[in-house]
Amino acid sequence: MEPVAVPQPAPRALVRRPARNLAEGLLTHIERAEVDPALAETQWRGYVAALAAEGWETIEVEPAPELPDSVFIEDAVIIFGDIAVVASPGAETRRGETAGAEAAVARLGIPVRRLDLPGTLDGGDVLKVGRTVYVGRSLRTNDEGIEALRGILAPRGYTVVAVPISRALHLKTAVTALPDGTVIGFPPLVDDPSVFESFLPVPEAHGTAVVVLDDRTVLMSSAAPRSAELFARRGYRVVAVDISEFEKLEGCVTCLSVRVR
Ligand SMILES: NC(=O)NCCC[C@H](N)C(=O)O
Repeated sequence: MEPVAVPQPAPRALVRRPARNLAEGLLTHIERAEVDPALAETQWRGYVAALAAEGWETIEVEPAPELPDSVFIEDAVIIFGDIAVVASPGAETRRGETAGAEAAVARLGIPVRRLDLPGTLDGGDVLKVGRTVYVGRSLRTNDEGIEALRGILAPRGYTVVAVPISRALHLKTAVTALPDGTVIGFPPLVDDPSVFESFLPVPEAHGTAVVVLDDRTVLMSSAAPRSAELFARRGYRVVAVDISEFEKLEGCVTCLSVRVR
């Protein structure tokens, strides 16, 4: 007898629509280039539509129209299976973003833990690979923040590994991971690739960030075609989106959503 396929609920992701003053977002490592707010809105819709087309249910966090970097929802909250950890943003101007993110995860019924000052930690510094959680020690994330996260995660069976980040804004600006756990990164942005169990260099700065949509599909920026080819040669299906206006603000594909997983 054929096994009966049990319908799985759609995977879910949080997103937050761009603020009115998006163009005033923080910049650390790159020069300011003019952001087109209308194009940014179109690109954000395209990003959300790409998630939906791949079977993801997207849940909007209440917009924060006055907080320019609020679209980068990944930095405000991180979900680890059955708990959500609300970040302690390392940039003063981003501290107002966490309340809405916390309310959104609470509405989903996910128990919330909070990180607090003097500890700082941005979600963009957190990369989960199986039960290993790499955390960038960066301009935004400090030792106290990393220790506090370790205190929450160690009893849950996660190993937290601190990673130095000095050449990029966040850990995930420099590296992310393919579905098989291979860490991918653009070498000029990576302080020490040897901390990762397996590391694959990619040829473009915008090719470092992938959002894993399922075991064989990744979402990435259309600004990194050679990296996309590399992933395709490894057997992955690549969904590419144009997020140029967010890249001008040091954002990437991962920053624009939080997967509930
Ligand atoms: N996770 C991320 O890499 N987020 C990008 C945040 C960009 C924003 N302009 C910032 O500087 O905080």
